[in-house]
Amino acid sequence: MITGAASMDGAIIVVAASDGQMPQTREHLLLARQVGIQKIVVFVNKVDAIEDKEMLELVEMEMRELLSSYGFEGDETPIIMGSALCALENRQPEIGATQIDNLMNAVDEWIPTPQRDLEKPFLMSVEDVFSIPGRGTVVSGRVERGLLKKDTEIELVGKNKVPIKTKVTDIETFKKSCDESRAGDNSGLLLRGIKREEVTRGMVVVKPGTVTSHKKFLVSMYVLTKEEGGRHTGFHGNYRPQIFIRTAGKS
Ligand SMILES: Nc1nc2c(ncn2[C@@H]2O[C@H](COP(=O)(O)OP(=O)(O)OP(=O)(O)O)[C@@H](O)[C@H]2O)c(=O)[nH]1
Repeated sequence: MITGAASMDGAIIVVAASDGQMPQTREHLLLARQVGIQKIVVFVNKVDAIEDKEMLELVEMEMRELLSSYGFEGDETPIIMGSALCALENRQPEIGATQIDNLMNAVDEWIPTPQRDLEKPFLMSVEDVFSIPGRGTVVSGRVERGLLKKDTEIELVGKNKVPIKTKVTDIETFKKSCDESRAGDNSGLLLRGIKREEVTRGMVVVKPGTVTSHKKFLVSMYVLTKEEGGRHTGFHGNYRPQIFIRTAGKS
């Protein structure tokens, strides 16, 4: 869940009506807090498998308490009860399709539309790299900040010491070719004269001269406890942690 988390505006947390909260529910709430998510919507799934209404009330009550204990607005948070399976199989719409619609309405109402940072220099962390026959290499990802126009020079930073310079010759957002890509968009950028192998997930596409790569940096670390789904044992010498930075993952 951490991948790309730098650009998460809200979250839906799913718990099964049959199980209620699990250790990973706590872990995810903690992680959500850590990456700065303010608002969460809860979906209680598998309601079709529950006979006892009191069970649902219990799950709801426990979720509200848990949300509050992690600093979310437990009492106000929308909790939607439904069944993904019924929605998928087109039956019992009152707990199926209707509840999925209600879930999305709750997301629209409860999670505020974020202010996008359009003034800052463009930055998009590469999630995927494709090779499109006859066209070239496309990188896709979510734009973290700024605005990029078609036919603009950019740099790819992160793999080598020296950034790769190129030009974005086409922009596609939501399957449509556009003249620009802006903060919050999920875009594909066609890069001129770049081979697929030159780009890897985790690199960033930036306005030239605004970002440099570094080998050393200072971090503050929060280690999850065993109860939060973290390590059961201590750290030993030569421990090689896996680190995620935006879309980059390194061990
Ligand atoms: N009865 C019922 N079963 C469901 C519903 N939604 C999912 N399931 C079943 O639950 C099982 C797990 O579903 P997945 O989609 O793998 O859920 P998941 O969250 O990826 O599972 P984990 O990652 O293993 O926790 C599957 O057998 C689904 O058919 C539901 O609404 N009702």
